[in-house]
Formats: sequence, C-alpha cells, structure tokens
Amino acid sequence: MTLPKKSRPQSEAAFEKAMDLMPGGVNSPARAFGAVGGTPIFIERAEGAHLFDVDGNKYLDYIGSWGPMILGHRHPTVIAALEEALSKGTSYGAPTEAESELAERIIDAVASVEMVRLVSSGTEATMSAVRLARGYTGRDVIIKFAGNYHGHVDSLLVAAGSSAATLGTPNSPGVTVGTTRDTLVLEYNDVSGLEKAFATHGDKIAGVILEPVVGNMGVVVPTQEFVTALNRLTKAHGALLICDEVMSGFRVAFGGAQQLLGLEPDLTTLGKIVGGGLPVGAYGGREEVMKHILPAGKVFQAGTLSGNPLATAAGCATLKILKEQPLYDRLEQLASRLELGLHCAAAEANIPHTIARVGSMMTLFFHGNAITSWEQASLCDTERYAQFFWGMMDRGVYLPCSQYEALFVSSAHTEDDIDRTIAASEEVLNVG
Ligand SMILES: NCC(=O)CCC(=O)O
Repeated sequence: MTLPKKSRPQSEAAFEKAMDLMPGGVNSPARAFGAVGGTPIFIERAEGAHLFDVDGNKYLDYIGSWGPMILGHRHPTVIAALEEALSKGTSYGAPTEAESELAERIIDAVASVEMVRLVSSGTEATMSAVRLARGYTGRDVIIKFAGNYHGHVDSLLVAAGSSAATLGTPNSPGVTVGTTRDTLVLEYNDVSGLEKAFATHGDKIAGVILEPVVGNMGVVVPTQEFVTALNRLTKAHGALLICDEVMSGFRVAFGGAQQLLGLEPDLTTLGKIVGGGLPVGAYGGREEVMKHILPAGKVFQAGTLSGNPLATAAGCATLKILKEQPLYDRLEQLASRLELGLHCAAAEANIPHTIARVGSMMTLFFHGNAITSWEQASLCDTERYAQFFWGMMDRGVYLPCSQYEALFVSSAHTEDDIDRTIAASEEVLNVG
C-alpha cells in the first residue's frame, strides 16, 4: 500500500481523536480513505475550488462534497441567500413559499417531473420513490443494477456501489434476506438480462431504479440500446422507471442525465446540487403517480426537516444560477481539457487506462478497456489508483479516495487549475 510522502500531523491527531468517538473516525465511510490507506485530511475551510486542511495545506478540490458544490465553495450568491434565510429562522416544520420556489425550479428543469416532494437526503429520496412505486403499482419487485448506489436504503443495499463496494460490503450485514427478497439485481447495460427479467417476472415488477449516468462505480455510461430497452420494457409491463439522479441531476445537464440520454422516467430522485451544499433530497414525477403520496394519497412519507428553510434557500440560489448562467458549456470545456490531459499523461507513461466522462463528472480507470458494468469495473488496478491518489494529494490535488467514485469539476475551477492538475498527474504517473 502506497502512503503519502508528506506528513499531516494535525489531521493525524484529529483522526486519532475521532476514531475514539465515531466508528472509523468518520460519519460516512466514503471519507475514511479506507481503500487508499493513510489518514483522511481534516478540513478547516473551503473557498471556491479549494479546500484547506487543519495543517494549513491547500488543495484543488475535485470532490466538491461528493457532488453538490457545482458552483464551488462559498459562492457569494448562495452565501447571501443563506444569510438572509438565517436572519428569519432555521426551521419551522410548517410550509414556506420557498419550498414552492424550489419545487417550481425542479419542475421547470426536469422534463419528466410534474410534482415533487422535498426530503433531506438522497437516501430518503430513493427510499421514498421505491415505496411510492410499490404503492402505486401494487407490486413488490424492484430491479436494480450491480454497482449502482442508491444511498443506504435497506432494500437497495444489495450489490451496491460507492463506499459499500470500495470497502467490500456490497451486501451489508444487518440487511435481512426478507428485506431484499423483492430486489432483483442485474448487470448494468445488460439488455438481454433485463428482457429475461421482464419475461419471467413482468407482472410483479413495480419499478426499475438506476443511475442514468453511474457515478458510484466510477463513471459508467449506459448504451443507447440499454436506454431504449429501459423505456420500452417498463412501459410495456406497467412498471415505473426510476432515474436516480441524486448525482447526475443538474450536474451533467440542467435537465439531468434523462435529458441527455432520452430516458423517460416515471419518477426521478434528486439530492446533492438541489441543496446547494445543504442537506436536501427530492423525488418527483408524473402528477398522477405523485398524488398517491400522503396526504394527497395513501403512501406514507414524512420528515421534520423536509423543506428546511436554510436548505431550501441554498438550493433555490444554486438552481437560479444554473438556469441563468451558461455554466454547462464552461464545465464541459474545463472537464474535457482535464480528460485530455489525464489521458495524455497516462498514455505517455504507458499505463493501461480508460477515462469515462459525462460533462463535469469523470473517472480515470486504471484498466485498458471501456467500463460498462460492475463486472468490468471490479477488474481495475486499485493499487495503482491508490498510488495515483497519494501522489496527487502530495501535490495539492484532492481526488476521490476510491477508484469507484466520480471526480467533479466545478465552475470555480479555472483553466490554470486544470493545467496544474494535469502537470501533477504527469509527474505522478511517470514516477509510478
Ligand atoms: N458516492 C459517494 C456519495 O455519493 C456520497 C458520499 C458518501 O457516501 O459519504
């Protein structure tokens, strides 16, 4: 296992203390650097495209809080909206007009969403969407795909991606066989597997949930045949298509991955960017389906902090900027520059690799072939990734601490930042 050359004594001390207080020293396993070894850096503050750790080191941040910070950290408009909301109160547990504004902004952007419910995390959004799909159809079975991650919902924590895959727990202890009896796991991009599942269980399938651009086994893109089959088979069998756009929503396009790919979901789950850096999730879809949620209908779902005024303010400010400013072209330019630079660096060093990218989310896989499923993703050279990760960290570039997580470019990155990142990668990949 490669470890960093640089020591970070304050982070090491903070981690040692945290390990006594919280399991593994963290509040979410993705943060623990488990797959790359060593000590996670403890963050002191962030600004624009940069993170600053407690040892006083500055890093170019390509995680962006695992996706939400598409505008970079402390965007002045988002901070101003938060300050204004804060001056009025922090939680009411009663309706506000700002909730309608955020709902309206989501409905305006995502073509398939006619009505939306706000929650507090992506996990809550997917959990609720699955319940609604079952409640609406009166059926039990949910199809999910290996390596896709839908938060830590029990019934979906099977062959899960993200830190569950990275840390070797794709099927978590504590998730009962009974809970997952109605979860059918297929390989991503496997059209014939999907056809067979519908041929065998068609009248029992409540829905199919997927990441339309996967970010949780590294970036994996669906084939056009897979997209067409998902649209066709769900419609033909009366099952709901659920696009989990917690990561890809407002990230790969203003209308999400569904807009880019031509997916026609009945339900969409959102999180991350819609909260502008505060805890928000959302699920939405056709009005006729959404009206089955209590109190309009009978499917139960609730939340004390749902539509929280601070989170709603940050979300509205972020979505307003994304609507009014042509940031997606800029993100595309920056990210394609990074893709090309990383590709050239790895090619020059003769390192087998493939890069998957959609807009500003991307993965440099240490494997020579294109990655289209978890079966293939699992063959990557994760030891090489760990070396790459620490080499980049020591040069002030903060990348995901796992081969199986996407990196994100934000609109706060500059061409110069990208070029510095490429120069660092050239050094790291050539040193080996
Ligand atoms: N792929 C990682 C995430 O999406 C969330 C971060 C976390 O699990 O802490």
